[in-house]
Amino acid sequence: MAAVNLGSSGADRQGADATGTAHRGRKPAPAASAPCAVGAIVPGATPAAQGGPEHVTEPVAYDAILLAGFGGPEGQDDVIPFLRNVTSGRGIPDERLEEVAHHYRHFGGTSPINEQNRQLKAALEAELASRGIDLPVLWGNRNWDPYLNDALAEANAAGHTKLIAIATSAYSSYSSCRQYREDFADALADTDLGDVIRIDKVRQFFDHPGFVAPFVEGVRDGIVRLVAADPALNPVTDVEVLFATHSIPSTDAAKSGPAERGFGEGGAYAAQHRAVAEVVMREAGASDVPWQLVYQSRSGPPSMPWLEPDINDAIAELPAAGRKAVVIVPLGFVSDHMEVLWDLDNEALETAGEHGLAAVRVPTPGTHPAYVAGLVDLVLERVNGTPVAERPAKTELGPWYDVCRPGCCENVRLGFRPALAGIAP
Ligand SMILES: CC1=C(CCC(=O)O)c2cc3nc(cc4[nH]c(cc5[nH]c(cc1n2)c(C)c5CCC(=O)O)c(CCC(=O)O)c4C)C(CCC(=O)O)=C3C
Ligand SMILES: [Fe+2]
Repeated sequence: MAAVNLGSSGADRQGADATGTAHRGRKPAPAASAPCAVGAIVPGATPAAQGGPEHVTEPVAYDAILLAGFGGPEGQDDVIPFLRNVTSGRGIPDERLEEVAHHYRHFGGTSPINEQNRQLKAALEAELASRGIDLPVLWGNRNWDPYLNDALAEANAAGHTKLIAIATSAYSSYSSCRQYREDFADALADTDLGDVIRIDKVRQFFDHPGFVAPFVEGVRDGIVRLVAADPALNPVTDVEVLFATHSIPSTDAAKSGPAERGFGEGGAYAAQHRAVAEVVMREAGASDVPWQLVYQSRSGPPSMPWLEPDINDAIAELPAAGRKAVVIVPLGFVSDHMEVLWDLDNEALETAGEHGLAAVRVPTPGTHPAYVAGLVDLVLERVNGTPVAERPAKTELGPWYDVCRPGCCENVRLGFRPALAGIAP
């Protein structure tokens, strides 16, 4: 998280897992020099993925939804083992992990993220039931209990063989897309279910109306709240909307979408955020209010370029531009988890105060009814094989791919791991 340098040297990465962690559900990444299985058939992948359509428009009789979360600790004793899982393969010593642990320790060692996913699971189940759709929701995390392995064991015990995954992550990048797909492949290998269970994944949903709607409400409401508190504020000259997302290494950003589409600075990752932010401002009736895309939660060595500007630096510059108030929009996040609570509600709001700015933080989608309904719609478009032209997308960039493109969201730092729901490799 913010300002914590967790970078490891290349030498660290060559060894498997220097922390010696006995983690479940994940395997250390192989060294970057591992042979790349170009064109290989990946067990458990959609048969169609091997040939390569961008969208799957044949109906598929999925028998369960796999809700794939990040996972988080739920007590002080979980914190370091959780952080070892997250940083597995990067050889980071426990003393350095303790720096990040500080954020979790502050909240009693518990991240709210698991409870938020329990609530999302319940909300999805209620939405499915209200539409008469008989699809169980299995929940598994990448980094904490219940792990993806547990969810697959549960699927197998119930006789489910065709899973459609929803990852709790809306945009394209290694951390928000491919890492989930690699962990699906790992979990099938770990559980020996690669020949039995197939896992497909819904498209990245950054521009799906269900994901966008809560932010539109939030921005509209945020400006109203600021003006209510200070009626002299003129939103067009005095307020700035900061759309905040997770910073990622610039090398990851450059690889976040198909290279041939030329997304410009920050790759598909930044382009998706910029496009959604524009839609949000327009739909909130705030197109004439100034806004910018900013980044948070950077880690890694200072020598490694990550996407900028940092939200705190951006806030510090606002008074000189004549701004008196700021609306902070966690556009890159689906729930109010630790990165939102600590890096925005704790740090960014404090920075705003230090610079004499009034500030509000907009909610994340969480279990907003539009978001929950949107996720069910994303599953149904795969169940029904909905034609691409009928799939909702609020930006020109989407509807994003059902089947990730070759090399999409590749990680050039941590080495190759096989991934599902994409064209190999
Ligand atoms: C793009 C992105 C998302 C959004 C998409 C998505 O939601 O998936 C996200 C979400 C999250 N990240 C989270 C936590 C952490 N992320 C870390 C590290 C990193 N994240 C990265 C990127 C992202 N992360 C990157 C590039 C790294 C460096 C590692 C590397 O080099 O690849 C570390 C290690 C310490 C550190 O490095 O700061 C922790 C503890 C939590 C859980 C919060 C909770 O517990 O409530 C959540 C939801
Ligand atoms: Fe992260």
